[in-house]
Amino acid sequence: MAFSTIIQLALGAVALYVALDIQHRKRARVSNPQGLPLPPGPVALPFIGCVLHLPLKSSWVLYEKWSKIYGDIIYMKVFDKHMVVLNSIKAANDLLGKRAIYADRMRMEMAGELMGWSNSVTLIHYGDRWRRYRRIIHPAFNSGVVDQYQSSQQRVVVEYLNDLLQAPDSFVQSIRLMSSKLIMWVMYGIRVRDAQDEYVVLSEEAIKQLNEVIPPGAAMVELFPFLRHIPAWVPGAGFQRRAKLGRETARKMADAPLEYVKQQLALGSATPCFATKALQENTYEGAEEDIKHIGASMSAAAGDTTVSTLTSFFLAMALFPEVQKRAQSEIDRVVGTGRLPSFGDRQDLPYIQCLIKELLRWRVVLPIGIGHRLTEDDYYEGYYIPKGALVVANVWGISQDESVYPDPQRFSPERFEGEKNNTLDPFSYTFGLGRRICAGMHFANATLYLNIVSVLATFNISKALDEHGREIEPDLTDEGGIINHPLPFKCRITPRSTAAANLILTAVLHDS
Ligand code: HEM
Repeated sequence: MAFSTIIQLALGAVALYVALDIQHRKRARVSNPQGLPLPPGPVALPFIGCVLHLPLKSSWVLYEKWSKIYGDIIYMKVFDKHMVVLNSIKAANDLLGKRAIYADRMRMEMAGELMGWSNSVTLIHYGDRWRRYRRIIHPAFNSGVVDQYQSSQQRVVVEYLNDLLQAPDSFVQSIRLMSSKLIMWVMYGIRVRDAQDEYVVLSEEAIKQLNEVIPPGAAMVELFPFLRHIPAWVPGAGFQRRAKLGRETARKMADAPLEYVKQQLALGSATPCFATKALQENTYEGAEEDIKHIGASMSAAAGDTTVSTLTSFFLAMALFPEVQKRAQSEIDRVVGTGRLPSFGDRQDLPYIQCLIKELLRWRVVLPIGIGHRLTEDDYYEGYYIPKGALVVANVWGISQDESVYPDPQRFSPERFEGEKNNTLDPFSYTFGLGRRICAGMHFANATLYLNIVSVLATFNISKALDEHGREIEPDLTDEGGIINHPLPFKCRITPRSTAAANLILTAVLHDS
């Protein structure tokens, strides 16, 4: 085929796409009463829309590039679904933050309907049941009451420090165990000893099965919901068997710890914890079912988020030793070296507070948050946003905005220093916005503080060495998933002194 023919065909195809896209946009204009245009966005192909544009991983990087072309609000059609990406904190605040019509969640066929997570706090539709959930969670997790968990956090963190001391190379497993211990204790009063604990194994398995089906493209039934009616025996319907397995594990994960709490209550020996209190205080019909879903949701939501953030902490410390030194000298000055840090030291450690903000910004855990569903047609900045749209904030894009955070790849707590500092606080967007804001953010904040300050007080973190004693540069790319983790990396974690190691050993002996 002659080169000119190929060019002509290509130009013809582009012209056809553009014509179809314009037609689609015109149709949208007709269907909205104010006659406003949809926000700008990439050209949609007939039937499949923009799906070919969308990467399976790290979509936020593309959205950020697109924001330079299309602006703060991007519209896409993905098959028959509307999708809107908000690239600025203003748009995210104005819409997700302030308007209740953005508080719903999308229906998720695989994870939600088939695997049974649709009644979790995170995925449930906005409505009475969600409100009931949040009313039960609030008295146990609001900013004024999370101090009640401090002594449990202190105990679990001491065990974690000891794990780091004994097996520094397994630091990610130690973070995971620490996070499981904490959430199982706080939610159910279950004292987890090790990673083989039956409740932990069950929970890890359920979350693993859930995480496998969530990435875009992982389950075709998400794109073609009619597939859910196909029986499991039909060739190619392997997703039904996977869904059944996932549903069973999720059910066991939710049932087993609550059954334990109920037994303890019946015996009169229940430990004070979220579930005990919630069961005693909520006696309406169906309360137990609600509490079961809340327990499983909080455990699932707490795990990977905490693990990802604290793993990134080790990465940041290995890469930016000057930050580590400054943080350690602040701790030495305030706490000294004769005891472990406590919650009481917190207000005297402003650099540590800035370090935590920078950690949340530098490696955002949920780079596009969790999608919100719009329940009514809406209008914003001269654009029409159709009812039913999946609306996401490009949280990663906001965190990397050079006009707000100069040299954004650099880990620099200094950018938040000073009493009059008005740099956009990552706490105001990395935990979500509006009604669906993270239900565990105050608890998470306290957990991050105690972990970070305790590790910095007792350990030095540096890059791993190869067999020639040369430093190994950690790979800076991340996994690119919905809950984003750094790719596995090695680092050296060594006690700052014999005295620091002894502090840990003494504290463990004291607690056991
Ligand atoms: C560093 C740790 C954490 C981060 C960065 C984080 C971030 C988030 C984000 C971005 C959302 C979505 C908000 C939205 O849709 O606008 C969310 C939701 C949620 N988080 Fe967290 N989270 C963390 C830890 C936790 C912990 C420890 C718990 C429980 C103890 C928790 C429980 C939840 C729940 C239940 C939801 C769903 C809220 C709803 O849909 O109503 N999170 N979190």
